Amino acid sequence: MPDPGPLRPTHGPQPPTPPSACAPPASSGTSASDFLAALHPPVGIPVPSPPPADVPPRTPEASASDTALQRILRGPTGPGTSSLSLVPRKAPPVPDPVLPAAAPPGEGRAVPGLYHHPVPEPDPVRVEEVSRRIKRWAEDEVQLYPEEWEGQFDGFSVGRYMVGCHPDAPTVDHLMLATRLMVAENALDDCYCEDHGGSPVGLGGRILLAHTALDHLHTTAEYTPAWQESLASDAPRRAYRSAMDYFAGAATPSQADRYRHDMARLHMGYLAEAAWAETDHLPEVWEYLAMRQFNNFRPCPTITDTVGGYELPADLHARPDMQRVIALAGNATTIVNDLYSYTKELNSPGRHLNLPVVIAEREKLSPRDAYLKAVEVHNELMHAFEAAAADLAKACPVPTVLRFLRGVAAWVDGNHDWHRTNTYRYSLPDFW
Ligand SMILES: CC(C)=CCC/C(C)=C(\C)COP(=O)(O)OP(=O)(O)O
Ligand SMILES: [Mg+2]
Repeated sequence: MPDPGPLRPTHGPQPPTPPSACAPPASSGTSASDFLAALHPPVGIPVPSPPPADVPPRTPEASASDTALQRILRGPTGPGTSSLSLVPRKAPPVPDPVLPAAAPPGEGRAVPGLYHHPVPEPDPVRVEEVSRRIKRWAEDEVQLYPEEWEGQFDGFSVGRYMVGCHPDAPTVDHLMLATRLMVAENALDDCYCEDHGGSPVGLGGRILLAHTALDHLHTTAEYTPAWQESLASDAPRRAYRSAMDYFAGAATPSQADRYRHDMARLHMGYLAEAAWAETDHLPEVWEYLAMRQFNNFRPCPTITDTVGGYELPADLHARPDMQRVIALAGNATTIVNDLYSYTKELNSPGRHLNLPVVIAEREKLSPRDAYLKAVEVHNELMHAFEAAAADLAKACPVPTVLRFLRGVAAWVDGNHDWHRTNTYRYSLPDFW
C-alpha cells in the first residue's frame, strides 16, 4: 500500500480551467474506443448464463417475449458491436492466465441478459477493515440502530459494497468517507420513507430538517441551539451530520457543495415518490423514469474524486456532457436496483413502484415481459452512458476528467456486483 498521504484532495490554488484545457493534446492519442477498452479490463467471471435449454414448450405470447430476451442476450448487432454481445457468436475467447481473482459464481446470479461488466473480487482485507470500522461508527458514534436490526446492518454488506465501488481509493480512511454516507443515506430512506417506520405522510418536513445536517441552517442566536439539538434527535440526522462532517473535512468546498446539490436532488425524488404514493398515482413509464433520475444513486458515484483523493474541478463537473454522463450512470445503476429488488418490493406491503411494475401496469404487459423490457431499458441506458463517457473522454482528455470517468464506471460496475452478490437482500424472480 502506498503512503496514505493527506485525506484532503490535493487541490491547492487552482486557476479556473480555460475551455482550451479540454482540447486534446496533439500527442494524447485518446480515442473513444481506446477509452472504452481501457475501462473494463477482463476479469475471470463467466458472462451471464443464457436461458437453460430444457425450457417447457411456450405459448405464442411467451415466444414473442423470448425474442425480446434473445435480443438482450445477443446485444447490439450494428457494425463494430460484436464485442458487446453477451453470448458467444463464434469460438469463446481464450482465457487470460493472469486474470484478477473471480467472485465465486455461486454467490448470486446476474440478471440474465443484463449488460454489465464483471469486477474483480473486492480486496478482502479492505472489506474486513471497512466493515469493522463502519460498525464501530454506527454503534458508538451515531447510535444508528437498535440491537434487533444488527443482522440487517450486517446483511447489507456495506464494506464489500464500497470497496467494490471505489477500487482507486488510496486508503481505508478515504473509503470510510463513502461508507458513512452510504449508511446514512440508507438510514434515512429506511426510517423516513420505507420499512423501518417510514411513511409518505409528513415526509417533506422530516426530509427538509434532515437536509439541514448537510446544508446548515444559518439563523439567529436565539434559534440556533434548537436546530443544533435537532441534529442529534434521530438516527438519520445523527448519521447525516456525522458522515457529512467527515466528508466536508476531506473534500474541497466545491466537492462538498456538489454533494449537497446531489442530495437535494435525491430528496426531491423521495418527495415525488411519496406524493404519488399518498394519492395512489401510477405514473407513466417516462414519469417514473424522471422520478427515478432523482430518487437515484447519483450522490454515490459523484464523490468518486473525493474518495480517490483528487478533485474534478467544478467547471469540468458542470459541463453539460459531464452532466449527461453522470445522469446516465446514475439512471443505469438505479434501474439495476429496480431489477434486483423486484421480488423484495413485490413482497413488501402496498404497491412499491419500480420499473418492471410500472411497465407492466402502464403497458399492459405480463410481469415477465415487463421485467424483460425493463432489462432492455437498463441496457440502453448503460450503452448510452458508455458512449457519452467515451465521447467526453475524447473531447476533454485531461487527467482529472479521465480518472473521474473511470471512477464513475467503476462505481457502476461495483454497484451491479454488490446487487448480484447480496443474496441476503435480493433474489431474482423465476422468469428464466
Ligand atoms: C445510497 C443512496 C443515495 C440511496 C438513495 C436511493 C435509494 C435508496 C436507492 C436508489 C435504492 O433504491 P431502493 O430504495 O429501491 O432500495 P432497495 O431496493 O430497498 O435496496
Ligand atoms: Mg429497490
